[in-house]
Amino acid sequence: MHAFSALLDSLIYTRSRNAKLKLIADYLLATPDSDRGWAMAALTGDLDLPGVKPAMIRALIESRVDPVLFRMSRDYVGDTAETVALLWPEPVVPVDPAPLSIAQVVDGLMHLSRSDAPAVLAGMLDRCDAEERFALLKMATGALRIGVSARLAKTALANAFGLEVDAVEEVWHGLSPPYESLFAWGTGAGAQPTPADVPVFRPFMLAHGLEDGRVDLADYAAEWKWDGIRVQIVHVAGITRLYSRTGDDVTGSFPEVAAAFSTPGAVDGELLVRGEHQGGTLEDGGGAASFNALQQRLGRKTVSAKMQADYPAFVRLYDILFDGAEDLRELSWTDRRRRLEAFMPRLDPDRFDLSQVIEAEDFTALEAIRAGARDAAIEGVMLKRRDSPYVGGRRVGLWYKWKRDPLTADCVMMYAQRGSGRRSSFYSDYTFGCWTEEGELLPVGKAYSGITDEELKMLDGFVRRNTLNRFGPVREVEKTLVLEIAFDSLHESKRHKSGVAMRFPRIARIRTDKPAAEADLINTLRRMIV
Ligand SMILES: Nc1ncnc2c1ncn2[C@@H]1O[C@H](COP(=O)(O)OP(=O)(O)OP(=O)(O)O)[C@@H](O)[C@H]1O
Repeated sequence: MHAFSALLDSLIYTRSRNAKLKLIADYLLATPDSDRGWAMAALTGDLDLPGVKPAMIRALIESRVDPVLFRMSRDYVGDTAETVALLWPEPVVPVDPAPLSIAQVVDGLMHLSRSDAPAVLAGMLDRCDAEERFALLKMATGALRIGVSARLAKTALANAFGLEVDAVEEVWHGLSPPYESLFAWGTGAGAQPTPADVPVFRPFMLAHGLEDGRVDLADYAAEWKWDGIRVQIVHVAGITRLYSRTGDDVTGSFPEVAAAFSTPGAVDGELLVRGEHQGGTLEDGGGAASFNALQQRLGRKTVSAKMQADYPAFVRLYDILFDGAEDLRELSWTDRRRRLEAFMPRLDPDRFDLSQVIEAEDFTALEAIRAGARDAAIEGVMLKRRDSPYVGGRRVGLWYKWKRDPLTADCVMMYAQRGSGRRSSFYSDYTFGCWTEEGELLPVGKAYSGITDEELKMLDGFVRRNTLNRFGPVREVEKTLVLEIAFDSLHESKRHKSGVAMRFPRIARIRTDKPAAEADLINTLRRMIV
């Protein structure tokens, strides 16, 4: 636990992405199995510890810490794990001096029962110093929340062993902690693990903005850019899984979609909600509601039958990665499209339709079609290189997105402050930032409007749970939440370190589906300066 707790401590005080990558990679190289596997599970949020309930933590606190002192300190510190770690008294009776391994801690946490939980946890805490106590309690109370995304931890692992991060990502979901076969592959002691019988996630192919102008439609196919959420649906060995943009398993949120997909293969598309009132102007079935309707379905672990009936989900497919066990990713877009069209009749038409290719004579004609699109679920146009294979990540020149309203940016929340009037009890004013090329986050603006009361409560909760520091009325938060900000125009600014200032910024969307590391670069914003 000692090395792991030192790692967490360093990560908390490290801003730069590269420095974080190095810290984690060095730790993984210096730590033996199975501790490094458990550490990876903790860092990626994949440490599933069913045994630890909040009531157990409460009983633990009551057993050794003065509850009044705890409450006062917690209000000040803002984090349960940190508060208990600080207030935990020295053991009265000498304890086993042998250091605890992470594997021992995980084993202890995995098998807690209601009655013995306080004693077992206290026994472990007595063998820890303050830093180790913090790490142990962070693991026990859920997510670490130390500003490290799952993607960053996997990238560090890939760097440590000279692997491709997408190759790590690909096998990751088929493996479970402590990932012995993954480390064996990394150290050369074993072959690359195969995800043959597991419906694993494959990294999504992503797009660049169409910055300067035009492409030749002889080389690029045009499709509508639907305003839904990206999903990958995989069916293997009788199991169907839905994965989100970040590779999270969201099958539980859309059970009707998973139930309707029982053909072996893996497809890529946009999840939408059927809408009878909005849209529906397109020949290809139209009828998708705006993003607001979809929002009702997001972030739920399970959904009621009423939810499914009121907001029926369906997926508009635009790519195919596997047909059965046949990997199609090396094929060109044109060939994959043909395979996708051949795959469609095997699917339930209530739940799946094919995203139409827009037929336009040339780019000027496409511009006119795009300008005329009225469907509530259309956000712009995608341009896809016809001869390109399906490659995970964002590669220049293969896919472009050409949004209708280009004046939005994905930013990361950095600071929050209480509002005024009706909002004075909520953290409702947010300062957000974008990345420099060196991986530093610099503030680019401040916004407090554009969200519903429900979203305000959610953001307020996020701020309270993820406070890193307090400066008077301002709270600095973990840099993990992406906010899509809309603004009227962008100007050069000498007052801001980022060099840019937004006019009338407002929150367009809370992007829980996007990792903070993928928020926009300041250089991207600079191109929008008027
Ligand atoms: N026909 C389509 N083909 C590909 N992607 C589409 C299509 N329709 C909608 N999309 C969405 O557009 C996104 C393409 O942009 P990008 O790859 O940059 O992802 P992103 O960062 O999530 O984008 P954005 O925030 O602009 O939606 C996809 O992730 C997908 O969710």
